[in-house]
Amino acid sequence: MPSSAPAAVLPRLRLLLSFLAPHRATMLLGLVLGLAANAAGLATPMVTKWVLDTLGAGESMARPIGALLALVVVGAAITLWQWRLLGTLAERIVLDARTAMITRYFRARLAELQRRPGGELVTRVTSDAALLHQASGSIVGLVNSAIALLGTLVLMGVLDLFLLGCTLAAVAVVAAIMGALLPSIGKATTAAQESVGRLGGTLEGALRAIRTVKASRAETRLGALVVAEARDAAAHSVRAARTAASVWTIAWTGIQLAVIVILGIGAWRAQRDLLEISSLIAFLLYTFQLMGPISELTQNVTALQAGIAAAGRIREVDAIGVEATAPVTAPVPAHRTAADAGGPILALRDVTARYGPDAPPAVRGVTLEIPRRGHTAIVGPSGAGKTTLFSLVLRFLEPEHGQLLLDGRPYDSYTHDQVRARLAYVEQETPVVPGTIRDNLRFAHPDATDAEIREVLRAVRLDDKVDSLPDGLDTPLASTEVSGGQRQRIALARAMLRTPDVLLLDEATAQLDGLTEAALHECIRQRAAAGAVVTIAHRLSTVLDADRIVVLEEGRIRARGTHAELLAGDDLYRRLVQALRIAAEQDVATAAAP
Ligand SMILES: Nc1ncnc2c1ncn2[C@@H]1O[C@H](COP(=O)(O)OP(=O)(O)OP(=O)(O)O)[C@@H](O)[C@H]1O
Repeated sequence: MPSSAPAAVLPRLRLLLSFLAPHRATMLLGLVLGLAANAAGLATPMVTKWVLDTLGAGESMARPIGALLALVVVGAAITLWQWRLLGTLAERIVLDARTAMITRYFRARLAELQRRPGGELVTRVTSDAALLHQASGSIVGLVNSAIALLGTLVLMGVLDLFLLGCTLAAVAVVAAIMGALLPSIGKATTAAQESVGRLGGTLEGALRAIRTVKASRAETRLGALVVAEARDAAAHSVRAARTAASVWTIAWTGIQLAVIVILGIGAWRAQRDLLEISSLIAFLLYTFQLMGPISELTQNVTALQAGIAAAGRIREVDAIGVEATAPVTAPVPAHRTAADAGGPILALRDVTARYGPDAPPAVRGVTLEIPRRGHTAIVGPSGAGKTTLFSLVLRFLEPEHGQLLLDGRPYDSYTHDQVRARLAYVEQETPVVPGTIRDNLRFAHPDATDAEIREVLRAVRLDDKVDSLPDGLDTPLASTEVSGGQRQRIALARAMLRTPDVLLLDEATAQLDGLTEAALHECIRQRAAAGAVVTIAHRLSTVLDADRIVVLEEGRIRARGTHAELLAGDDLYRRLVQALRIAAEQDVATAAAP
């Protein structure tokens, strides 16, 4: 937990100021308006005294009353302007922070993003950013209220120095108590925000796995875990609220006691003609007014502390590494050259990669060429490195050693975007993206026409299903409404919508319905005739379909060849095929069961 020692406050305050700096001109205007409103407020008791004095002297009260009314109107107009200005500014600051975080999340390197719980990243954008709202106004408020406090005290001094001395003593006591209590509010607020972040992380993970949670009858257990984080946040917030209540009570009571003392001393001085009654009344009005700047100071310091903690959490997002947007070496021309066209579309040269500096290599010394046409299947036991190979090709992971080449040119000479533009990827657990069926299909190619969409829907045999929906392609798609097989067919259709150079297909391990399996094979065959298809194969039919098969084991390529060659020459492959065959037979038996 960040310390709230005064030494640590300054750099963290600077962190908060970094969000406000781009808007310093607006903040300055807000400050000037606040000062003008303060001046109007400060003048009111003095004009009240003027009214009382004219009353005593038997003069007309029209001018002082007119001045009082003018002060009220001008003060109100200025305050309205300031509130609107600072309110708009606060929302802009929140929006800026949110935009920066969202942009960073989407540009982040996959591994770095996946290392953090999704829900926690979400709370930084939602609740932490919202705390900047009050904090942005609090700096202006702090300066304003400090000046109002000073101005009030100066005018009190003009009226009666002796009474001012009494007031200062009361203010000093109140300030000392507040100074002792306020840091603990900051500490509690920071801790509460951290708990809310953890709550978001756990809750998001739990909701994502809700089927397993329910099937494991773990609702109560997991619910209690999430509620524990909520309780933790509440406990810290309650501590902050209780301390704030004490601060308020002390400030209020202190001022009220001061009023009584001042009333007593003032009356005693007035009796001895040391003070005019009108001055005593004006002084008392100022004493009541003191509550305004003092409570504003308290509120602003509290908001500032919450804002400082939030700014720290938001700035942590800057530490998430992003993918490079420019090629490491000289960029390549947009279109491949004739000389490039002959070789393999993809090549891996002695590639070794790992997920962390201390993790063992997930792939080791892999050298592999993917021809421009045909189907390459990758098989291997669980944990062999098949997904890692795809991650390298998709540039989710950078090799620690070795090189990947696209069209004979190193990956380093392309941007991430250029590489991915040449690939299509169907995930194993193909997720539905937010939006309608059309949005889902056009996800990789936003400019695809309806005619193209219809064609791929027909190819994956989803055309009848979509036609039967009242809103057709415009039907919003929630992941719960489509079966696993339908989801995979939507993903296939998305991949088939345009012709990428390489289709990467991580086949579902779950049993596929006949329709999906047929669509899958048709898609692979169709694409393999025109371009390269690489599958992580989990079914026998896919392996049998492949032109060449690569056997991975413990991150290394153990064997490669055709099905017949590998059956004859590789023991692990024989065992894998045997397992797939058993799985395939089970599928048939399940399908045949009544
Ligand atoms: N994000 C990650 N962070 C750390 N280690 C990982 C990560 N992903 C995979 N690994 C490790 O890398 C190795 C290769 O994993 P990979 O997912 O590539 O295997 P796979 O062949 O696709 O397995 P499966 O068939 O079970 O999906 C494994 O030892 C795995 O534990």
